[in-house]
Amino acid sequence: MKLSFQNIEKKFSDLKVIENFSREIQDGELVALVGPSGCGKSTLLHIAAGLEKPTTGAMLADGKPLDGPHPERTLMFQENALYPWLTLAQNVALALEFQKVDKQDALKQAHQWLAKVNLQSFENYYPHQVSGGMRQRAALARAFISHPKALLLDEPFGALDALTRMTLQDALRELIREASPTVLLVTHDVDEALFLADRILVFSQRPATVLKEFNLAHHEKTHDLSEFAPMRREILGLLGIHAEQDEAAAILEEVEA
Ligand SMILES: Nc1ncnc2c1ncn2[C@@H]1O[C@H](COP(=O)(O)OP(=O)(O)OP(=O)(O)O)[C@@H](O)[C@H]1O
Repeated sequence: MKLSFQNIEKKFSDLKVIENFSREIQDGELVALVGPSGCGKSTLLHIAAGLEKPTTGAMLADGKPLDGPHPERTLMFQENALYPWLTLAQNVALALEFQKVDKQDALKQAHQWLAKVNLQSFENYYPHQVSGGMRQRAALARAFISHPKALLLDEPFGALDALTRMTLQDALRELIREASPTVLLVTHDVDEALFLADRILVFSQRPATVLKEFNLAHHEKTHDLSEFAPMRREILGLLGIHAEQDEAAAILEEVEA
């Protein structure tokens, strides 16, 4: 699905959050949005989801103006949004039941999707009985089960430790390879953006405008991102973080872990 943001401006009362944003996200492309906290990244996702309307400009999916939310554009949040009173399988199946798929059939498919994210044999566990990483795996299965044409991911792994985050990024990449949805990924983690994205848009402070765009399509990437070190440094610089500070923070994180 092609997503088109056309001259989008968004205001909440007097607060201007997005300023004249125009971009086309091509079918099957993964574009990461990074920028300072509160600049308006989530608002852009909400506009693409059809949850918010732009104040001016237009949001199109495959050339048609959006008419509210639709299951073909699925939003996934950082906080695991699983229902605590349902098992992992029931949570995943629910996405299909909302679309009127028969309950037994939905459960059968949920088991298959949980296996794809390495949660076979945890189908009947409740969310509180599994780790945060496993809950996000289940949330990924739930996001993919209805074969969305566009996935709108808002800091999906933001609450996880660095190692778990990397295994989830691998799982997400596998699912994307298989299903090829168009993906918009909001993340604070520059390495996550470098690892997953075909394109990275770096935003300014609010109102969000694009400071710079980085193209990474056609790179075969591993978690060893050393070849992207100059790009990483430039992105961090645009975000006002100097590499030395970032390294010091990483060392502190390791010491504290
Ligand atoms: N529905 C709303 N009503 C009023 N103000 C809102 C609404 N949604 C967002 N805002 C405001 O718009 C600004 C941008 O919020 P947004 O969540 O898009 O930022 P963000 O870049 O995603 O931030 P973060 O990285 O911290 O999640 C914030 O000041 C927020 O308070």
